[in-house]
Amino acid sequence: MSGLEVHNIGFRYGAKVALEGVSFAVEPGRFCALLGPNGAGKSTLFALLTGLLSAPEGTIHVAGHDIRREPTKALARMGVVFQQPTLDLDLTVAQNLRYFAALQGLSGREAATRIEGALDRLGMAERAGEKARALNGGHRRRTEIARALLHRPAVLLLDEPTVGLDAASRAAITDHVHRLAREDGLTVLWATHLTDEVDPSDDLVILHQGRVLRHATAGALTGGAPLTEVFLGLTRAAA
Ligand SMILES: Nc1ncnc2c1ncn2[C@@H]1O[C@H](COP(=O)(O)OP(=O)(O)OP(=O)(O)O)[C@@H](O)[C@H]1O
Repeated sequence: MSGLEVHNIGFRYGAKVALEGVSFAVEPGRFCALLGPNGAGKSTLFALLTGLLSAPEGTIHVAGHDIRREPTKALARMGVVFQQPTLDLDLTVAQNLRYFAALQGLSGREAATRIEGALDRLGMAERAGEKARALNGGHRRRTEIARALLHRPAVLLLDEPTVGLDAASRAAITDHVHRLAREDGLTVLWATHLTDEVDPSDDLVILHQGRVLRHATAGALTGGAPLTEVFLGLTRAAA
């Protein structure tokens, strides 16, 4: 499959089981919310998906590439937005992207075209010349998402990308990323503990105490009930 496939992943920190038998897949063009309370194992799963940790059990495929057997190919098809901001605040938006493009071996006209395209996609084209320091938190995050798209990944991973943002910025960013999945065919995995970031048509993986508690489209799981209530009910029942 050309999206993201996680099969039977397990991970322990010493005796502490962080993930056990975790399996799910996200198809191209789908937005999948990875929802879990603190300690559920989201950060550990992200570390495994991005190759920061290696799983002793199970397999991960990114755009058809096994992350253990073909790490370079797998990571080349992946864009990542980490929880902690990583922009150089003294550079402009465009300079931050140009630097990243150069790291990917892109320069000149090709880099400029991709930077323009990515900023445009995130509604940031008009801010290309502004220093990152002058941007609000939401626009900084959008810049990071644009940067993560420069090498044209098939799979985009975002680890709680809206932490610390106000409601309007959160809504704008979730909208933009939903559109990237829908219109550009990107495979999106969006880790969060905020249920209002999930649309009924999204795929939803609920992670709890290192296990997948539910995997379905959000609307099918809730049957129209508020997701917050369903989520709290499920995680309490399994506690
Ligand atoms: N270095 C470590 N050593 C021991 N246990 C750890 C370590 N890192 C995480 N854990 C434990 O593994 C489990 C999963 O942690 P993880 O950080 O992946 O969860 P999370 O869902 O990302 O939580 P949060 O949202 O708080 O980051 C938790 O019980 C946590 O206490």
